[in-house]
Amino acid sequence: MGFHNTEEAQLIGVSSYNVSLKTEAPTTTYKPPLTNGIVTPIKRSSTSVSIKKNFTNGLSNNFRHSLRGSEVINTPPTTPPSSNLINKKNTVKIECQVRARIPTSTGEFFLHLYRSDRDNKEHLAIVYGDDIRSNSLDSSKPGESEMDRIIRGAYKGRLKPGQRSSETSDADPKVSSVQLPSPLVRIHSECFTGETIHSARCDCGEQLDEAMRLIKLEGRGVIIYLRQEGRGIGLADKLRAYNLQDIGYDTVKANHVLKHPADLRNYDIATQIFEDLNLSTIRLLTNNPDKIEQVENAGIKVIERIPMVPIAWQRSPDPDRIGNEMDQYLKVKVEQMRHLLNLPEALLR
Ligand SMILES: Nc1nc2c(ncn2[C@@H]2O[C@H](COP(=O)(O)OP(=O)(O)OP(=O)(O)O)[C@@H](O)[C@H]2O)c(=O)[nH]1
Repeated sequence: MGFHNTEEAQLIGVSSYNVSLKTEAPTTTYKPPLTNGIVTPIKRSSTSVSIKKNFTNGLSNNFRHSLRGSEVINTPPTTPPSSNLINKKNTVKIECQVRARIPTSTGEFFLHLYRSDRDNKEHLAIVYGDDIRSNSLDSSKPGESEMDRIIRGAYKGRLKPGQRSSETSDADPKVSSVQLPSPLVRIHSECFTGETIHSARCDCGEQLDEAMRLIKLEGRGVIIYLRQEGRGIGLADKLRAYNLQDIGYDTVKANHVLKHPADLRNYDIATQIFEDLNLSTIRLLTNNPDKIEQVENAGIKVIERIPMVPIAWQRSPDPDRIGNEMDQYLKVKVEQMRHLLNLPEALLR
């Protein structure tokens, strides 16, 4: 088996590492680094409002999961992205390289593929609504033909067989790249297990589907899909973490045993994509206060948080289900990662 290094191999080897199911925490001198995810420095402008003060948990309204359960954050909408809000010095550079129409069982979305100068990954924006346009995609490239623009998706409206111009006849002339109302947005991190093979260890697959459904319902919005598998630790270590979870560690401690912080993610690429899409104020579908803080620190205003309540918790939770792996995973997020969800009664016991 390919361990990253001998230290890690030793760490996982039960013989060389004091793993005991009786003790809650692993008996190790290792101290996890400060996480991006849990300790984010907060620099707030005078219009920002404290998350603690304003965010309540998502289930206060009888387990209902709808846009009505959202929390409006009292920051006035601002004008389009003001570049001076964003520290350009260390800013990751992103570019939308290609876009295409994707009909799905939920509705028709436009998938935008982004590259950054920070990694080799293909980050995505799943866009619903004609008026959300990418500046980097739409800008003309030296020497390109109309066919080049069509092939990379820099057209308006919808392509038709035989089309040769990037200005289609059904493009909405009212579409403007400025002063868009705040759209419904989700920033989602890759989860192969939850989204592709529908793992019931986490709620990731369900959240992605639900975000698409809510955005379609509203008629407009974006899901930023970041390639930060396993909260940034990658799929291999996430699978190692699952083995550790099977022998008694929770999702946070399993990361620590593998010498990772609980959450390694940051949202710089997402905030740059928002800027590229001319979105300076958003309504964010999340339970994770760290996402809100990081996005706001980058100059994007989160004017509303819409909770993502697990579907099984929207009804009165079935007591037989408690103890279920997904519920336990969510409980740890609430208790240790500040997630903004009210635990159902049965999970409090
Ligand atoms: N390390 C680790 N990562 C996990 C585990 N379960 C799920 N994940 C990853 O957690 C991430 C979930 O990300 P998001 O869907 O953005 O969710 P979130 O941070 O909980 O925030 P919201 O869903 O917005 O409230 C994905 O990258 C998953 O692959 C686990 O047990 N360990």
